[in-house]
Amino acid sequence: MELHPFAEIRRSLHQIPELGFQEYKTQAFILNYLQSLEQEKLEIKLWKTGIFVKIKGINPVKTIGYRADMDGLPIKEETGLTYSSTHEGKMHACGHDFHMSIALGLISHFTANPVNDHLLFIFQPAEEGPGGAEPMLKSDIMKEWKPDMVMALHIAPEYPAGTIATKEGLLFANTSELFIDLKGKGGHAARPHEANDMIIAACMLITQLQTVISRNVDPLDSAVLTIGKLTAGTVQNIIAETARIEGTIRTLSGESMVRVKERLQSIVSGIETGYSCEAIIDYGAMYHQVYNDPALSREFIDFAGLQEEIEVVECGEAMTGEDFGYMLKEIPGFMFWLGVGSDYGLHHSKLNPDEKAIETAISLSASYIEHKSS
Ligand SMILES: CC(=O)N[C@@H](CCC[C@H](N)C(=O)O)C(=O)O
Repeated sequence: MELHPFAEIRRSLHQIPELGFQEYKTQAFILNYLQSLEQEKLEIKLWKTGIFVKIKGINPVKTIGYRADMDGLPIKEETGLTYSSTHEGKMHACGHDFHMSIALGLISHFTANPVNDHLLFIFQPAEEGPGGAEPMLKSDIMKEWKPDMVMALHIAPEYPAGTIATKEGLLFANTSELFIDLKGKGGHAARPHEANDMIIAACMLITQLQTVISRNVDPLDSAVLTIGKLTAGTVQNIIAETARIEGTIRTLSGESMVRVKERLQSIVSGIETGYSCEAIIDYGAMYHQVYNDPALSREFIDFAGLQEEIEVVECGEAMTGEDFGYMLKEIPGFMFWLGVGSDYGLHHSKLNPDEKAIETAISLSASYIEHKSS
């Protein structure tokens, strides 16, 4: 069977994953593709490693925005696919290759079939961190081209291709990165009484942090605290002088985020006293919750429900984060999950999304945009 042209584009993008604000090859690839299209209605502006693409409407009364994120993750791909990542240790393991190829499919469709309204496609870097949406939103280009509504999708391995899922209101959590540096006193492995071992302090701290969600957050107000990385020490017979803990906090409410951080601060202070060490907490990037405009998301759910061969699920909230939340804070719009049925989930080295979903997403989004712009 012949490969869908935007699945082919997805495979090319899949081979060149780049981390946040390093999406140079990705940006060049997209620009190169855009140059192959009819230019008459297109206006293109670069922002760092991102791209704004405006398609001028025939009889515009508003601008409809569509956002696709661009960055990959620091994961060594293990899918064994012929079109696996060529960038060692990096992978499109969160579907941003899908998101970009779907956006290109829409741009290709609308350059050939322009609608009344202006369309603004936003290729946004650094979604995984440190966050491109907020600074892009504040850019002069966005001020000039600010859309009246904005939409985006995210692949969902847990639903089969042909399914979309979303809800009115809160969809994704508030997030905050978490970095804690511990400094104690190193020493000889045989003389622990002269040292302050930061491996022990880090292990105690991580264990105590597990009580924050279970004991300090209202169980009806979901929250997550995940430690994804721990680094400490140099060699097996030296007591570790430093340790670094890296994680992320997710909460559905803003109040719980404040509460989690307060408890975390007290626990870290206790570790400093108990293990005679210094601790520095850095909250890195924080993302605003993804809150779907109730009226627009309802309209989209009802619209999608009328499309043949699309299964619509009205889902619950997820503890994922998305800096698209910043765009939705200022511009009415919504995000939806796109089913891609993979046995392995997001952020897994064997994630293998079903490319059939690319066609589903292009056709659904194109029909919806045509409907909104008629
Ligand atoms: C959709 C998705 O997976 N997004 C990421 C966003 C990460 C934000 C930040 N780096 C953090 O870890 O808090 C996610 O992990 O949910």
